[in-house]
Amino acid sequence: MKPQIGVLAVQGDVREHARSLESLGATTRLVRRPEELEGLDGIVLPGGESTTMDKLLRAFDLRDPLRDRLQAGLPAYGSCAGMILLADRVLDATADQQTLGGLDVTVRRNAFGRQVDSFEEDLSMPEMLGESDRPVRAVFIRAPWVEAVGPEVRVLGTVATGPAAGRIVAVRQGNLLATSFHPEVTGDHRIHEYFLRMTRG
Ligand SMILES: NC(=O)CC[C@H](N)C(=O)O
Repeated sequence: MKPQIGVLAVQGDVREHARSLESLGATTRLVRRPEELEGLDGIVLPGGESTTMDKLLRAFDLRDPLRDRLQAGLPAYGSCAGMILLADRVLDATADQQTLGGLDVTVRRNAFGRQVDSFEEDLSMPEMLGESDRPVRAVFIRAPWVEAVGPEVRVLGTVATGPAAGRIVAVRQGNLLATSFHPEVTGDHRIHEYFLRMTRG
């Protein structure tokens, strides 16, 4: 059976994720209401603006049901703002900003600084993609990085060069996967493919 994957659709680059998942054979459902969480095999939390997404999650009464599903083990992949939503701790958050949590990491919002609002870099991610695979072209757009990880978190990607060298930009803990970057904009579906494998257990 085709996996049924939700894409949180309150704000952000929803369509690109849905397209990527569908190109890999998944069925997608845009999620705006609590009922739409029923029967999903996994959910993608897209990039966008984490403060806005947090407000809308609460306004749509979706925050608590989604958090409950994540705690019950629903596999989730958060990209950029989605990574922030999954993080237990956020630096440079707005005063009333909340997250769904579950991922035992501290992320810093807009971490790469104003001069480099957006940039791209090749990341090799051997643990995720295999030793011999070509690197992932990672697109960062006002991206967070992961500043600290708990003992259960596996680091899957770090920046290789430049002032941010060594910064953590991809992590996994159990059923939760998060990247600082946006694989949905490059036409490279390997991160989504990895997530679909996670949803199959
Ligand atoms: N591309 C993105 O998702 C940017 C994230 C945004 N800077 C935030 O804090 O939510």
